[in-house]
Amino acid sequence: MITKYIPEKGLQELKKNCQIIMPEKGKPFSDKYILEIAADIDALIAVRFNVSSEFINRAKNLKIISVYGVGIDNMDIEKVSKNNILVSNLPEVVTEPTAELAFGLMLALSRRIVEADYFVKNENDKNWHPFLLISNELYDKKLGIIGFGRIGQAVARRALAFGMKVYFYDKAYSNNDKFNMDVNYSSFFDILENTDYITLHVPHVRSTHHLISKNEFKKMKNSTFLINNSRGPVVDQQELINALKNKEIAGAALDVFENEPEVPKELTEFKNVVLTPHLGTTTIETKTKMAFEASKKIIQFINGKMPENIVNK
Ligand SMILES: NC(=O)C1=CN([C@@H]2O[C@H](COP(=O)(O)OP(=O)(O)OC[C@H]3O[C@@H](n4cnc5c(N)ncnc54)[C@H](O)[C@@H]3O)[C@@H](O)[C@H]2O)C=CC1
Ligand SMILES: O=C(O)C(=O)COP(=O)(O)O
Repeated sequence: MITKYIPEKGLQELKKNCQIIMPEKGKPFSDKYILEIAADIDALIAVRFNVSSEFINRAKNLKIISVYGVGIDNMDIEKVSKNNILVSNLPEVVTEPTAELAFGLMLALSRRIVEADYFVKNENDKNWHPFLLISNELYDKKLGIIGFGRIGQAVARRALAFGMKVYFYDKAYSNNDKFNMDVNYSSFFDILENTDYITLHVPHVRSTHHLISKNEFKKMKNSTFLINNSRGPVVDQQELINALKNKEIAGAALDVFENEPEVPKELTEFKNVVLTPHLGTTTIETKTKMAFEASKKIIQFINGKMPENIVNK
């Protein structure tokens, strides 16, 4: 079963190997229906799907979950593993589009592109003056990257091309680690206190839940912009709203939220906040590649091979 409609172009090989249950475009399966047929499923492509305990209890024939993305925070991996279900993800294909969107969000925020678009389309008085929609440059500014894995490093490459100074913090690295680009290892607190833009690229796990909360906002400069396209709960959303209200930071750009797809109304009312609805990988190129790659793991499994990118070997 494929829990949501994904590009069929990427499913051609899979179709030759098994019977596919996938909703039609624009007609999603209900959660109730997915639970009803759980017992009949041998393999699952989990597309933004909450793999609940109830689902796992019912899915007695399920052998592999191929996650249509890199994040595996939508399941209890221990429970899934105890049921002898393999889980694979897509670490490579999502990297560049997600970094691209993070960078786009940072640019939109700093140069006020969304406000400027609104201005041109809606304001009657379009008289220009030197301070009209005055904004901030990325050039020569300090970017702090928290989580320097695949996506964090892809953001760094873009930032260096824009003339930014890049600082990163990642619990897996120290000062001694060398990278093939001009980046500086920093402590978490140095990044909070000294950078102009902070972008988050950690997974959502216990240690990153509300990584950015009240104390962290207090440490940031009031000219700092925050970008998050990792996972919503990495930022304490209510404390972000408070920090924006108290002008403790200059603005935020978010692709992810604490209770997706819900977004608190307050967050939508700030001019210095840019919001997108979890679109990191939503390009036609990547969504098609993701369909192909997610299918590949299942085909490998059917052919008796250990699929690539298993996260619970
Ligand atoms: N908005 C979107 O559409 C998308 C969001 N994502 C999110 O981005 C996340 C990152 O993806 P990748 O870069 O591929 O993962 P990755 O595993 O390559 O990098 C994550 C890095 O975070 C570091 N890290 C983990 N816990 C930490 C902590 N407590 N403090 C500091 N560093 C910590 C790890 O050491 C690792 O280097 C995914 O887990 C997913 O949640 C991924 C793709 C699309
Ligand atoms: O790869 C991830 O973790 C993502 O968030 C992107 O996946 P999706 O947009 O849910 O298909």
